[in-house]
Amino acid sequence: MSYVIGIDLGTSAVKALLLDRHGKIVSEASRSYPLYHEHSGWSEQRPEDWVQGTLEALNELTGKADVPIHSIEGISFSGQMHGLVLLDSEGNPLRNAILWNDTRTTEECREIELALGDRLLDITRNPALEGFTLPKILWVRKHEPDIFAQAARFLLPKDYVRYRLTGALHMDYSDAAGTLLLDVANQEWSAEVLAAMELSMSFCPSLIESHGLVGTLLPEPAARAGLSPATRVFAGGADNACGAIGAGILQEGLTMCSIGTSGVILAYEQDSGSDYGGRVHFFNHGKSDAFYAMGVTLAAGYSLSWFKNTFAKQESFAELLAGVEEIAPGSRGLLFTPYIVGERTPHADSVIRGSFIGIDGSHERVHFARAVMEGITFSLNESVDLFRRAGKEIDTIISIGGGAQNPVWLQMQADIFNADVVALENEQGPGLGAAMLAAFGCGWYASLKDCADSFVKRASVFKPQPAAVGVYAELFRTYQQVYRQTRELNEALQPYRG
Ligand SMILES: Nc1ncnc2c1ncn2[C@@H]1O[C@H](COP(=O)(O)OP(=O)(O)O)[C@@H](O)[C@H]1O
Ligand SMILES: O=C(CO)[C@@H](O)[C@H](O)COP(=O)(O)O
Repeated sequence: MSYVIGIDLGTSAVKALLLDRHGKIVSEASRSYPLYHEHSGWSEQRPEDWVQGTLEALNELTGKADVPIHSIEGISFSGQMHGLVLLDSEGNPLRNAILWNDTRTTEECREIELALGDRLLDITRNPALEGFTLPKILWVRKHEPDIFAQAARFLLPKDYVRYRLTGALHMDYSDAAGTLLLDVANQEWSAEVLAAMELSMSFCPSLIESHGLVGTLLPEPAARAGLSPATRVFAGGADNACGAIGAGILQEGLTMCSIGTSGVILAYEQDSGSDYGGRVHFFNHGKSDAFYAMGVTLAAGYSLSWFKNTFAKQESFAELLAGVEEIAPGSRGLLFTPYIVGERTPHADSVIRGSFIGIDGSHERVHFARAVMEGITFSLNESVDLFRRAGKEIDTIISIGGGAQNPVWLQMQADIFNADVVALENEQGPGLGAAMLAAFGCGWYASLKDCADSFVKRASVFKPQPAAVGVYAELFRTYQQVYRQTRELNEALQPYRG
């Protein structure tokens, strides 16, 4: 039997999956790492933590699996998007990585808009948002000129890990699309955007397809990972592109919901023709010559993790959420908005913060826990609503990510989205998608679609329950008012955030 490995470099942890030729998961391992929030709105990680975490997870994975190392033919990556890793001319990181959920760059976004006007959306298909990579590059240039003077090239998180494992510098189209430097339709670095921002082409790594071969493993990381140095390494993709591959979102009409640290509603696009006017992100898929549109909730799983870490640190998610299924939809009048690090879709806003509205003396912790789950799902429903208003038919949604581990949340998604929600046998869509890119790259299948037919395994379907759908449809309208009604209050509170 032969095997492939998919590595998902998430925000909370790196997760590694070993799959056999039939798409059966043989072994899993993960390592978590910290997030650093030095100031309100800042979010950083240490690139070295990713590398060490990946090597440790791989070592555990291969140790547990007990398969001949030469039978592991390929490895590929899925990675948290947009994070800036700045390298010096020797390939060493110059500072911590600035992550996708860091919102310090509002001023730089305005500068980009001023310099490029409508051309930005024409070329990159996306507006200037704090989370994207280009504003982070401009922030370092302005605020840390000594560091920027040493910067020879930039990478995204999984590209850095892959570089350390192989010595080869690359970026795939699906992740490059999230930098705001790519001409998305033509799949090339935009000379026009680079010139307007006074950045040189040599600052950007060479581009490659997600299933493209970048090389083999260097001897030292191979030994530490328990792998053969002959293992072939394929580029991989942005976590949402890989999540889409791992959920089988490979043709028009299919939609995905992912609740990881962020939350995402993603719809497949066969060509670059759709025009959402920048209201949702529009990126290259990990499948060649295909695209996807998506809305993003900045703090989806992160809101639940924040709630757990703040009020029930010692408990597991299962303990924290015990009993939520007994609480009726609406959490007895308690409403949560998950804007705890700002928001992206539909309100691109780094100032807004979260709220609990309607706290009553009868509320217990379990009502708060359910309200957090509902608020996150309402936020994702704003993206579902946006797609429906743009004419997309959404009747079935494949659900992945850590949040998909909880059946009550899956039923809640079906009731709030008013769509069938499909759970997969394993919720780790991005890792599975990365493994599929390796399987396709190794030539096991003629197409990613063929690979999906044997790797993507549906487990159960959650149908919308009419009574709950009705309650949630009413509550959703109230939820939508909270943003407008708390915007000004949050502006007044901003100076006290530190
Ligand atoms: N048992 C569970 N029930 C509900 N949600 C969970 C559970 N386990 C994890 N989560 C949620 O999943 C999130 C992590 O999802 P994951 O897909 O691993 O994220 P990432 O890829 O960003 O590291 C956590 O922040 C948490 O909110
Ligand atoms: O910023 C985005 C997408 O634009 C996020 O979706 C990141 O890609 C992080 O993903 P997770 O760690 O939540 O999977």
